[in-house]
Amino acid sequence: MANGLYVHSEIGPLKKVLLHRPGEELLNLTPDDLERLLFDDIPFLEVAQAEHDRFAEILREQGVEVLYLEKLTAEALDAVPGAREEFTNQWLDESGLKGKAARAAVKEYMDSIKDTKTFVDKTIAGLRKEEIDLPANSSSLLADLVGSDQDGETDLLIDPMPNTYFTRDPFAVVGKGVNLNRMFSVTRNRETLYGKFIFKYHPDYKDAPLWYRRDSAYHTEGGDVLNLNAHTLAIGISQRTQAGAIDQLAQNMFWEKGDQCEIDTIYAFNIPVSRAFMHLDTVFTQIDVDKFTIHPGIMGTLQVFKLTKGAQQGEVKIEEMNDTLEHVLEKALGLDQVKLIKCGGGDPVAAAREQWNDGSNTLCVAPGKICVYQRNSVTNDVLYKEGLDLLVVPSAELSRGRGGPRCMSMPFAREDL
Ligand SMILES: NC(=[NH2+])NCCC[C@H](N)C(=O)O
Repeated sequence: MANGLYVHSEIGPLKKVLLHRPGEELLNLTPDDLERLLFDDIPFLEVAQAEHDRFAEILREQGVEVLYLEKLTAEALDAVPGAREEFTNQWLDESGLKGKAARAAVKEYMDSIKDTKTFVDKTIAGLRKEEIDLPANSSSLLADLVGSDQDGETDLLIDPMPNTYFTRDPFAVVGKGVNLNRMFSVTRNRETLYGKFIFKYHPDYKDAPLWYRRDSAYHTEGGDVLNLNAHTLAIGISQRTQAGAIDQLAQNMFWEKGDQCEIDTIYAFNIPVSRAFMHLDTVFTQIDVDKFTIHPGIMGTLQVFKLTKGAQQGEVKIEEMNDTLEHVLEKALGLDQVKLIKCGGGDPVAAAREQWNDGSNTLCVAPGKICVYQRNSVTNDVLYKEGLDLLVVPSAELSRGRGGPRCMSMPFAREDL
């Protein structure tokens, strides 16, 4: 575990996990910006933080070491001279700020924050116009004179990153390396900067090989990546992950970085493009050696492609295997039978309601032991009767961002099974 990363499954006993405690970014969310920022409602921050603290505490009670994205980023930026300056410049490049004068004023403001963790929190929180003394109209640039109001009236100079507590998506640990993603939306793509700097400069993680890079041509997100075993991945072709990203990933994993990467087989699941199905992990998650929770909408024949390493240098073999989810998972895991447990039991109304609040998005801390959202009582009852050990996370406010316990966590280390 040279670089501290080690993930070969979805269910091996969880040892180390990365979270982000929701912060002031949620106080910069306004109704007008919700859709653009991929959020569905305005959470009550204090309660969201209390729920999140309970989530972290539940994990610690299970012996899991809890890491925080904001803390690791601050440590990475403090570890190497010039790293914070490099980060600030790139954050400004990607901030959507218009005009040189505004950029200089924001840079000065950000540089004046002494404590690096406070600085990192601020980069996530976003910036209101009232916080910065913008120079009076002395500039000779039209962009400075018009500012960002050309995109419509807004009180924000720089958007917040409200989805940062979904640490699952900007990057994904696979084996001993990382897919550093290029994300689907401009707004969330800014979240991948934190991973970039952690895996470049953090003393414990800087040697991690990257299986994917944030400057790649296609977008992909961690919610679409499931580690089935040490050499097999499942990836969704979804709203968030393009087929081209999976081609690129296969090239990198099988060939470019083949000497470091253990993955030799990728199953690509083509799932419908919709918000309820946004990532593969909103459709199914593994909860035990042979059990998965699923969205009932995914039953029936699915289009699935199996990618394996070919014989010639650079060759990737692709086999189309249209079959049911059950059969594909049995083949991929080498099991006679897997059990799919439907969100909402057999009740279509409960299924739709609880799926919306991530009823099939669970975080497995050991085989058969899973974190679930408290509010999904119908699904939780079914899981309980199936013999699962449930760790129940309060979820009135956290669920408003459309992500569950799996979305809110990025495992850094799991024990082998
Ligand atoms: N892995 C996941 N399912 N993540 C859910 C992310 C939700 C977030 N609001 C988004 O739209 O991006």
